[in-house]
Amino acid sequence: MKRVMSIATSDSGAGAGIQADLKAFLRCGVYGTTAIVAATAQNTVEVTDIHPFPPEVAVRQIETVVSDIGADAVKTGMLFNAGIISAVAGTIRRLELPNLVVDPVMVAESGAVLLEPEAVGTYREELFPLATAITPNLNEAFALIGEERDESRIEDCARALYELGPRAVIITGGHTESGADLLYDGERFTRIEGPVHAANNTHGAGCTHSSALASFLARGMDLEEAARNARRIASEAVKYGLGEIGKGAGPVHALGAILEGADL
Ligand SMILES: Nc1ncnc2c1ncn2[C@@H]1O[C@H](COP(=O)(O)OP(=O)(O)OP(=O)(O)O)[C@@H](O)[C@H]1O
Ligand SMILES: Cc1ncc(CO)c(N)n1
Repeated sequence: MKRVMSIATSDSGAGAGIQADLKAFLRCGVYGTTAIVAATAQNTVEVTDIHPFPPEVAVRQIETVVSDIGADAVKTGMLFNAGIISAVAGTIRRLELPNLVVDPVMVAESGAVLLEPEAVGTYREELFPLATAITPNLNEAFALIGEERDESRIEDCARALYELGPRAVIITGGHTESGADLLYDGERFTRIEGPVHAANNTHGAGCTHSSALASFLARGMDLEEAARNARRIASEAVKYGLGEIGKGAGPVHALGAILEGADL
């Protein structure tokens, strides 16, 4: 079984973050491990607290897991501040971890700020150059290049992000008109189309997508095939989203399709 590590933050409501990543790993047939860099007090409505751990806490978890279990791919999610991003980037580089997917989480579905604004430069300078793919949503993509969101300029935005050094950019489509993800590998643009479901219960869609992408890279797919399957898994998780859980945007349900019809 392939091994995929999530370096990210706990969502106490378990719709997004580390908890969503583990569910996605299970759905994608890989063994998931975790390095928890911060804890949020969060539900489907709001984030009431964020407690970042000292950067060494992330480093020790990564080292300890990799020295025994290893990793065929890594995804990063919410890293919150410059010190954590820098320590994580240094450790990934030192341990030469393969197939890095960077999901530059900045804002929660509920509107809470999940990245200190001054940490954007650390993402751009230290983590993006190591990435096989970065997976911002449309808002994050423009924020990362310091521009106003303008969907008609999405290709220029992807090009500008590519110039920062990742091997590919995938701007996810949950907040676009078409619902398509856009993949740019430095040579061509590929629109990753698929079904668009009623968008009520999407808490954790981005986390599910980036975890699935890392899983499929670990399983040996090329980037385009992995991106197509990651969109399929995320969209399926939105389709089965759990509106009855919490009063806000319901958590996605990555295992919904395969549990349908299960007798216990
Ligand atoms: N309503 C939907 N129907 C189908 N697929 C969707 C829908 N919303 C999002 N997705 C898919 O889920 C993935 C994540 O997309 P999105 O752009 O919503 O990320 P995000 O904003 O980072 O997510 P999050 O809600 O976790 O912050 C993408 O592959 C996207 O195409
Ligand atoms: C911990 C965490 N990571 C990511 C997101 C983005 O959805 C969130 N809301 N919370």
